[in-house]
Amino acid sequence: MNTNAKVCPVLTIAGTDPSGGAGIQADLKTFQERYVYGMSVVTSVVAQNTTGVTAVHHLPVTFIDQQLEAVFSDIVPYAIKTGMIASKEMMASVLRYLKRFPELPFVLDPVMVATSGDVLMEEHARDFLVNQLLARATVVTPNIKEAELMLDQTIETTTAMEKAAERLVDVYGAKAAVIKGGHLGETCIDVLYDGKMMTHLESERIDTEATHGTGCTFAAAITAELAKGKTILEAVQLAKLFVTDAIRYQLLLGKGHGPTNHWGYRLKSVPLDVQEVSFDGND
Ligand SMILES: Nc1ncnc2c1ncn2[C@@H]1O[C@H](COP(=O)(O)OP(=O)(O)O)[C@@H](O)[C@H]1O
Ligand SMILES: Cc1ncc(COP(=O)(O)O)c(N)n1
Repeated sequence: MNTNAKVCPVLTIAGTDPSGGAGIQADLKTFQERYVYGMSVVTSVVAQNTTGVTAVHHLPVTFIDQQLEAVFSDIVPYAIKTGMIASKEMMASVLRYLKRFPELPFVLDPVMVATSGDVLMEEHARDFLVNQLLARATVVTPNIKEAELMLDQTIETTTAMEKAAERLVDVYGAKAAVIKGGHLGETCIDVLYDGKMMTHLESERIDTEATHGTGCTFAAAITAELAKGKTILEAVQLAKLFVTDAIRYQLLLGKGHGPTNHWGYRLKSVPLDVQEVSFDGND
């Protein structure tokens, strides 16, 4: 038996969620499910759960730098994802590493507001993200609200999503942009633009309140697939299937917006009665 399997190391740089549904915790669970080796640099420690955020502790930029150095001096990741980065100073520190490794695929999830409505990024950081980080992004993954804030425009239709994706690529320099339609329309259509081609990724809208961490899970799955060498289109398609199953096989945990189920896709092959038994314990 070969015990020396080659594995892709992948890094997330983000905030935490002690209740396990979003942020670093969602990213690491996703990496594990996508068979890559997960590493994490924490930017902010967040006291939050499915009902919302109660406190945030931002780590000093020098300490974020030290964590980045600890990772990069030992295990250089094959792809990087960023989630919650609250301030301009933190972003500048991350950008220094992204510039040192210009070939690494970089998935920029521009986390600004949690599903609960809590603000996770200082306003002055938004300009830095748009004018500095975007140009280095392999894929940027805003939801509609985040795209509206980044581009200072309203987005109410799929056509407007397409125009916004084009601006993020053609004007601000991202290699590709996916605008997530989780909060718009009867079906969930995400719009991907890679500078040449516009692709719609459509899934049924699952009737659920359990959407805490959907964005983190989606972006982490894209990162894992890019690390394995998939094209942007393939990575986004696989991530869309993965997150749809994570939402479909919800876990019924918590008093607010419940978490997604990172092993949901595995339950597809499990008979429904067995799935119901495994869900019973959560009531
Ligand atoms: N109720 C839902 N049913 C099916 N897919 C959903 C649902 N809500 C969100 N999604 C999908 O989950 C992914 C994350 O989208 P979204 O929830 O908009 O991100 P965010 O967490 O950043 O707000 C997208 O692929 C979106 O289409
Ligand atoms: C640390 C952290 N990062 C990101 C999110 C957004 O998650 P979502 O919008 O998918 O609920 C969050 N709630 N916490």
